[in-house]
Amino acid sequence: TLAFPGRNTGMLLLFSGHLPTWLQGVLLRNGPGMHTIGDTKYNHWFDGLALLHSFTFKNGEVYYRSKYLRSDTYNCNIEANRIVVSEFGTMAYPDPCKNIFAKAFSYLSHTIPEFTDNCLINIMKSGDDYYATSETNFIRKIDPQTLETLEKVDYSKYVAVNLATSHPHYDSAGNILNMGTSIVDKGRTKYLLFKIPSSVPEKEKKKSCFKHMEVVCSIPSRSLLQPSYYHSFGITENYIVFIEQPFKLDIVKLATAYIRGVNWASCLAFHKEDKTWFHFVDRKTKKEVSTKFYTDAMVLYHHINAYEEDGHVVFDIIAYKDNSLYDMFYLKKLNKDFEENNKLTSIPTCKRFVVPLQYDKDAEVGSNLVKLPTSATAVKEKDGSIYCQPEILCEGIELPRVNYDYNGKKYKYVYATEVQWSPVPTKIAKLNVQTKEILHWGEEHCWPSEPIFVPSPGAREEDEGVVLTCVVVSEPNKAPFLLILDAKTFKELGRATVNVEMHLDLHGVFIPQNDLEDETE
Ligand SMILES: CC1=C(/C=C/C(C)=C/C=C/C(C)=C/C=C/C=C(C)/C=C/C=C(C)/C=C/C=C(\C)C=O)C(C)(C)CCC1
Ligand SMILES: [Fe+2]
Repeated sequence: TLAFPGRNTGMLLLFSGHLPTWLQGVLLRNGPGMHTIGDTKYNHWFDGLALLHSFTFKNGEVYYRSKYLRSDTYNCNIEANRIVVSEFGTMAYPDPCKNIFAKAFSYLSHTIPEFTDNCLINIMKSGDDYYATSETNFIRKIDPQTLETLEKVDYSKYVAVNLATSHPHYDSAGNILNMGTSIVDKGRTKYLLFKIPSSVPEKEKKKSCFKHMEVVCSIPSRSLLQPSYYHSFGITENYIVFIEQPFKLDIVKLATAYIRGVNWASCLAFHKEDKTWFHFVDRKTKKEVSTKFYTDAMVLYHHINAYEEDGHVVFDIIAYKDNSLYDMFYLKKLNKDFEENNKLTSIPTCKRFVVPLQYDKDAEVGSNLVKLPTSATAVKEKDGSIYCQPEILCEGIELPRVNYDYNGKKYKYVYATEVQWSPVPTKIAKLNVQTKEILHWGEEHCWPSEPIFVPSPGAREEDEGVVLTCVVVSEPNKAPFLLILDAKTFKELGRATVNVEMHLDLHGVFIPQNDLEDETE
């Protein structure tokens, strides 16, 4: 853990190149950092204890800091000097930290298990506050400047979710829209869309935004005992886009995992013979569109963006033909020869679906209802359902980001990491989804993280700004760095060298200086 008592900024970095003067604020990122505790080791990379790190841009200088999230899980594990709290890919026995993790791990006894608060995936903004997030019902407030861990929030106290995504959306007023799954209400397994307001009414100022959380809409799971797993969802001006994929959690298996001595990940299976269902919720009426839209079986984690055009909903995602991505990150497979021996059997593919929500109800069975210039199709079937096939935009990109001012709107650019068949990010890319042109940045032995776009003040064009990526260097004795690219040309503006070890992370946010509370040094 890197922290510098007395200084609120962190470690000053050596910068080479040109640092735009307007770039002021904090790049805050999250990811798994610690995988061994005492003599015990997690099974999976996504299980590791959350490690936050940040780059602070201030008055022409760049500072770095990193700190483990002091979750209850972290504290219990460190106190016991071994893994005592279960994660998705690692079941822990027994659980002696009775004060916090005391409940029985059994759904059959109708007990809601107390999940981990090891929030290692992403960062969420709620009003003026920031939270580390994962996929359980817990999120952890953090101080974005000192990286200190603050309160724990339990979503399930306010809405009936046991799992929630770590990729919420924000509306134009800054309210959070997120989705979660309710799996313990027997016979009523459902997906909930919920809203967290960005502020509370003046007379209730002492209450938190979470007390004002509300369920916007619920979508019943097609299978009561096998809800789909999902990692993100899409949003347009008028609709929520939710994909019910045949990558499903088996509730009976989950309920017995603890006594069977297996991890929760083994209760997740890809059903390649099933369909993938698309759901659209009207944000105004809060009702689901009744037409059944589907495509072939697939696995996806990341939605890129979605928008409406001439009565269609267009949405872009990164999809796989199977679930080999999760398996690839088991630590026993990430050994020294992993680049050669640990291969994906399906490459991440950027797909565009074009779904006609307003279509001619008298159209003939077998006709393609898509009226936009695209190779994506939506064919009417005898029973009234509509079978959709995508247009392929490109292959080999993951961890996609867009200029969030264009989220839900017709857009041009995706920034993402490039991967081939192994879990190594070799480059970052800027894809023009309208022309399919791609710009790349890459250097030998460099593993760049999810690229984040930061608009320049008063930007008029979608790609006016910079792209930030943290680069881990695989060659010994070479330092990692933060890279700043000009978003338009994808050419390097400069880099800040980090003379300490830096971890490969998952997701993050850029917080402009104006959104940060004044620092007291
Ligand atoms: C990172 C790199 C890459 C790409 C990475 C990708 C696509 C990462 C996707 C990450 C995901 C989907 C993470 C999900 C984590 C889920 C967690 C931690 C869930 C926890 C749930 C718990 C503990 C509870 C469960 C309880 C249940 C289910 C009981 O009912 C590449 C491939 C681009 C390049 C290398 C770097
Ligand atoms: Fe993600």
